[in-house]
Amino acid sequence: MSDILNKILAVKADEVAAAKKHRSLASLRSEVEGNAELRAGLRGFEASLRRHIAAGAAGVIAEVKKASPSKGVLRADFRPADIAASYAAGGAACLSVLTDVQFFQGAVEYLQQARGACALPVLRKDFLVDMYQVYEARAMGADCILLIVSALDHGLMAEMEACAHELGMDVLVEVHDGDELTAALRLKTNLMGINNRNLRTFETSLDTTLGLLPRIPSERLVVTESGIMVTNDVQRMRDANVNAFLVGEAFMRAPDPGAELRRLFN
Ligand SMILES: O=P(O)(O)OC[C@@H](O)[C@@H](O)c1c[nH]c2ccccc12
Repeated sequence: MSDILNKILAVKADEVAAAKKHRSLASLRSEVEGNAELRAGLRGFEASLRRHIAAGAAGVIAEVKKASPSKGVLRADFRPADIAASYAAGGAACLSVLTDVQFFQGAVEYLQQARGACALPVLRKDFLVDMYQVYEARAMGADCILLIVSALDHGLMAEMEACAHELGMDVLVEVHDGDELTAALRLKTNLMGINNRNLRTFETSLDTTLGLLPRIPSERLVVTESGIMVTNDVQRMRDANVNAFLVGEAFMRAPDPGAELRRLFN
């Protein structure tokens, strides 16, 4: 019970309870559902990934992440708008922005600053445990949400997916092992994230992606997540026909994140 994921999930439950006191679900929901401008501004997350891949490029989801619980601060000089503009210039298909404050030093404002600085679709990267956070994601401008199978029971996960889709967002479902993949394949989304990092132990191995790959039908789009550090990692994945990537640390540690993206994915 003392692993990091469980700690994070306990904090998330408290955060959601506090947010609901500040603003009711009904109020948040009516703001999101009644806002035609917000709806019209959706950027199409999966579509952008598929466009890049169809053109022969990698579909790179470039992450804006100041720190992580396993590595500490990754980037001291952290300016989300500049990072986002650099990623766009470097050929990213999409952005992922951490909004978790306590463990990743993220913020809702960072997502808004990053999204405002470019035309790329944006994933709200956080630990979603309640329907409330799906509406929150849309209210802050997210084009896609992350659903982590190990954090959710199936009924709630399916409801959150349906809600996101109704609001026009895409859903990236994240798995780390075979049982989680079985659950993820029962969802409708095409975006199948395989996290190479175990969120309980932080052990990271690209073999996680290669091991689960044969079980994923071809209409689903596999996103390999975490631990992509060098060109050989990219090559290993592309040789296995994995063309979508979620990368944070390698870019965050580089002086110019977008230039590093271009270098890594040439
Ligand atoms: O920094 P990396 O090793 O390139 O990893 C990026 C991303 O995959 C990682 O931040 C991540 C994957 N799934 C998550 C869930 C929550 C928080 C973070 C993550």
